[in-house]
Amino acid sequence: MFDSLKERFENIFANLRGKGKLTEEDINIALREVRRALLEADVNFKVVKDVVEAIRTRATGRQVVESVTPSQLIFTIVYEELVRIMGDAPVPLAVSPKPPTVYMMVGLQGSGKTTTSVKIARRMLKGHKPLVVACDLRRPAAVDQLRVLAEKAGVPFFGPEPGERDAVAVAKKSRAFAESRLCDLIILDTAGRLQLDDELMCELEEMKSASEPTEILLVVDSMTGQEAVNVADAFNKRLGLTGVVLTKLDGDARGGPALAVRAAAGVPIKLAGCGEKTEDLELFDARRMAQRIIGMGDMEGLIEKVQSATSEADIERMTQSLKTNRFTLEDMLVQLRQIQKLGPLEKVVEMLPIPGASKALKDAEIDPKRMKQTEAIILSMTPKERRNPEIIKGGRRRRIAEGSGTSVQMVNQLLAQYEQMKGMMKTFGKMAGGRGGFKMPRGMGAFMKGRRGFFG
Ligand SMILES: Nc1nc2c(ncn2[C@@H]2O[C@H](COP(=O)(O)OP(=O)(O)OP(=O)(O)O)[C@@H](O)[C@H]2O)c(=O)[nH]1
Repeated sequence: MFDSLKERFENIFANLRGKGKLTEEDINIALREVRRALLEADVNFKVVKDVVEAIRTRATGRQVVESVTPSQLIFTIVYEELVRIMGDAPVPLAVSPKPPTVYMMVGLQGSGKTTTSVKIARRMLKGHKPLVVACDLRRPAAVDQLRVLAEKAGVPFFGPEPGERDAVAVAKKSRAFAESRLCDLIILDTAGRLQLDDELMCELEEMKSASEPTEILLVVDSMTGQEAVNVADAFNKRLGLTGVVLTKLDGDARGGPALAVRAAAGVPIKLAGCGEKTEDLELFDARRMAQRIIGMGDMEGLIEKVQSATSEADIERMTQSLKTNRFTLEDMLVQLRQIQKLGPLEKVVEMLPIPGASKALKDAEIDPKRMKQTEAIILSMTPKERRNPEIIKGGRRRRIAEGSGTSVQMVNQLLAQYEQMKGMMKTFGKMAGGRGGFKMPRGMGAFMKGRRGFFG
């Protein structure tokens, strides 16, 4: 995500590095580059102008204090300005004091409304009983798509009767249905169009007055570029938006909508979609986004991700094994399962402030087949063997290979892998501070798709 923008900013700051004093000429050159980088990332030119002027005002005439280098000063100002245009603090979704809370999802066709409706419902399952409602009667498959996604996520669904053509009527009926099922949160998935369309806007206006939504959320595909600004502006004028959800931030988004949509519509970006699965939804946090854009890494994001993938029992177990300095094969299995839960390593490592990290791990993904074999091997050991791998010699290795449907060679490789993982904590520590960028930790390749490894 935002790779080219990140690279441009890295270059700008690298050029300033080493300068003892900031001249007007340095600022001009840096600002010209900032302007070019933002325009190339599809940020609306008005927004670019604003940001560049704000940076100029703040940077010019500033005494460079001894502890701050010119590059750090510009870096900080650019960061703060990016945060400012994307919105300072995260804004959570509003909940009506008088149930039901109603969220109306609007946006262009294919922006991700249906997927996001279920993502939000899933997120709100903690503390609420949500209902998703299919009000997209224009695309025949849309109702089924919502039903299937809702079923998978364990969220109640309400849709039109066969032959029903009136989306507003469906939205109205959903209220009684929600009441009968004790649902306190209704999410209306509305129809989209390829472009702005008056007929659709009229339908949405009618739905708004019939269902009195707590939030009207515009779903914007972050790959749409400049058009996102016009879309946000048009929807806001007709419907009065309360928030924006940016989707597909996991793709090759250039950053434009993230940086311009808030300024265009004047409403906060509340959520960020970062994958196709229904759990891939985050609270939008401008600080974290700005950190990613200018290549500072996203430590908070990483910590949150690790925490959500790690159960308390796992944490307790790892703490114990660290305390007693005993890393067993059981611990190794727990760790591998956690890494698998975190998703593609590229996504995880993208959040680390290590130059070249995400490139080094591009497309690296834990191979589920290899994970299964690893699990089978470890589960074919006796508890004593798992805790004392050094006792696993020839005869035991053959038995384990047979029991797990693998080969002695694979068991040997797994034990070698275990030895390497024992030293991994130390390796990770060194990686963050080391010179020459990021290298794949020794042994990790064994679990990656398409890489030569123990089971490859
Ligand atoms: N990678 C990625 N894909 C997403 C994300 N959100 C949605 N998608 C995908 O985008 C496509 C369109 O999403 P939908 O939810 O069907 O979009 P929609 O706005 O409901 O489309 P219409 O009903 O046609 O208006 C689907 O293939 C989704 O899986 C996201 O955050 N990341």
